[in-house]
Amino acid sequence: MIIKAQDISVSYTQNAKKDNVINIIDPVDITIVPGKVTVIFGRSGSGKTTLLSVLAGLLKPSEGTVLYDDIDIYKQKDDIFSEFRNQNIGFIPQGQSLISGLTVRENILLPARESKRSANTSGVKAVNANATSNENNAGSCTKRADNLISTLGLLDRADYLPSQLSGGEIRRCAIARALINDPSVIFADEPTGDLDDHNTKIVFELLRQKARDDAAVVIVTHEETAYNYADIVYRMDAGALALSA
Ligand SMILES: Nc1ncnc2c1ncn2[C@@H]1O[C@H](COP(=O)(O)OP(=O)(O)OP(=O)(O)O)[C@@H](O)[C@H]1O
Repeated sequence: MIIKAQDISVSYTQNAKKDNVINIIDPVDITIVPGKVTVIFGRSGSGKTTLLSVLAGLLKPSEGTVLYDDIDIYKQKDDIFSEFRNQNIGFIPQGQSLISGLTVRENILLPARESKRSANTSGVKAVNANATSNENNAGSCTKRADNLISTLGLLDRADYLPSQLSGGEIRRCAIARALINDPSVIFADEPTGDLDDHNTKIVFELLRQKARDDAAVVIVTHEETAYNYADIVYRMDAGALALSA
């Protein structure tokens, strides 16, 4: 699946009179392709999370379009797009996003359980060859969960609640949860923010492997070692995006 964002901009009004408009993202064009790791570097506050949210269908841009293949995601009905997102997009958010009453394993399996079995509920979904109901049967989900738990070093934490985890363990659990449905598109917002060097390497290698398996992977990060895993590098500065050498 190819993602094309065209002329997207995001701005907010800061007071009731709506005369104080703050531009967060300048008009930006970006194309995300399968099989590649795209890394976006940028300082804090430069607009990386905002851009990622727009690309992932979580934040409607003020202007511009986001196409998944030929489909404008912001013209899809909410319920249809959210089912598509659950099956096809893995989003690793910044910060704590786990459900407090569920164990590590239960959190990881949640998107798989929520995923509906029908492969044809949405017109958007039909464009994605990866979205087949068979792939999401209970057996393959359990196997994927086991693999992710093992790869991400969570074997002895699988039955813990989020309150019993370190920041790095919470982060690795969120990464496993984002990957449980074997998404064809992965957005990672500072995925190694809470991790030591050893786990940073594991996570970047896992995301690199997902691109080898033909996923489109987008990482926003401050972590300079991400260069080693990138095919395409952008820099974001005060809302402006530029390709980096
Ligand atoms: N809802 C909002 N209303 C007004 N300003 C906002 C809103 N959301 C984000 N911003 C502003 O947009 C700017 C960019 O935020 P964003 O989270 O995209 O930055 P970032 O590059 O991801 O930063 P960091 O690396 O610290 O996560 C920030 O200055 C932030 O204050």
